Amino acid sequence: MKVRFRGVLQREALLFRGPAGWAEFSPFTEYDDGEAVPWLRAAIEAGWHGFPAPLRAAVPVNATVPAVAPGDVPAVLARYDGTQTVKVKVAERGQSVDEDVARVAAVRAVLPQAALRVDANGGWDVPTAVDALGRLSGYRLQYAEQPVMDIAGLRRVREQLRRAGIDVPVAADESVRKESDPLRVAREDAADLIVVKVQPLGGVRRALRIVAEAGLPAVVSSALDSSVGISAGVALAAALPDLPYACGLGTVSLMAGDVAARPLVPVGGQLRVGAVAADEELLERYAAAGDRRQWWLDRLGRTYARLAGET
Ligand SMILES: O=C(O)CCC(=O)C1=CC=C[C@@H](O)[C@@H]1C(=O)O
Ligand SMILES: [Mg+2]
Repeated sequence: MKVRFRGVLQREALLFRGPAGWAEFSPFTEYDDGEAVPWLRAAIEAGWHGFPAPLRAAVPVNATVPAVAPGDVPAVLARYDGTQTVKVKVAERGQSVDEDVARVAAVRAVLPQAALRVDANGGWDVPTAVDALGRLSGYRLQYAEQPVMDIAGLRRVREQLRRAGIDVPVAADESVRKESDPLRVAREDAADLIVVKVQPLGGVRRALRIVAEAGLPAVVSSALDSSVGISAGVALAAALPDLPYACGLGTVSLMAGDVAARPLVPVGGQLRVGAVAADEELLERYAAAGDRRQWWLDRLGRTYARLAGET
């Protein structure tokens, strides 16, 4: 990574080449085998079944600004070509709401017309979320992603914002991808929209079904994948009947290296739809050391055994 994101500076992934194309299996290293199962389903879909037919040839994406100091915001934004939507990370552990406000203000100063959204990754409690979003709403927010961690809390934040006349829609991310029932948030009327990610939801087809059943607008986002995994996110965005929001799929721009000769970074604020192949030379350059390679192969074997037991 060029900047710390989710607390990490290094991203590891296992790549396969299947009969239908390249596939990525990259559950975060702290996830247990059970949580990795849908990520493996997604890789099997990509490598062995391919994706549903696209409805569009390119998809709009947002720039992503990690929890950096306001002075570093222009340099992060400079990595994105033609950005009209920006997602700003807030509520980082050890930081204050003042720091969030300063970061969002810095983005607004560079891009007065852009659509701005924030992502708290569940880092606030309900009163802090309502207070912070009240202050941030002055910068015109498109929505706030996962302001608090649990579904009941999301519902309360939504109600309290409405009662206070603060016009910031609430999006659910962790409450979709980390819940055993991804539809609960929609059933409980706890969010205005949902964030969907291909790997944690078990593949493009499964994510399409979840969006259809939730009956809420959806934002497609990345799991900090390499260009191979991002191409699956693009396939989902390309196959959704409605795509009302720019996708959080511009994260290869945060990486210092990638496995594709033509990395899937946005051009003119858009990503092209289509297959991505890993490049032999880049695979060699970024190959994991022997013990990490074995760790991933062991993890793959255990996760596959879990998956086979479930089906
Ligand atoms: O949505 C984006 O703009 C980028 C992707 C992104 O923010 C994330 C990718 C991977 C893991 C998550 O913690 C994080 C998110 O919370 O959405
Ligand atoms: Mg999120």
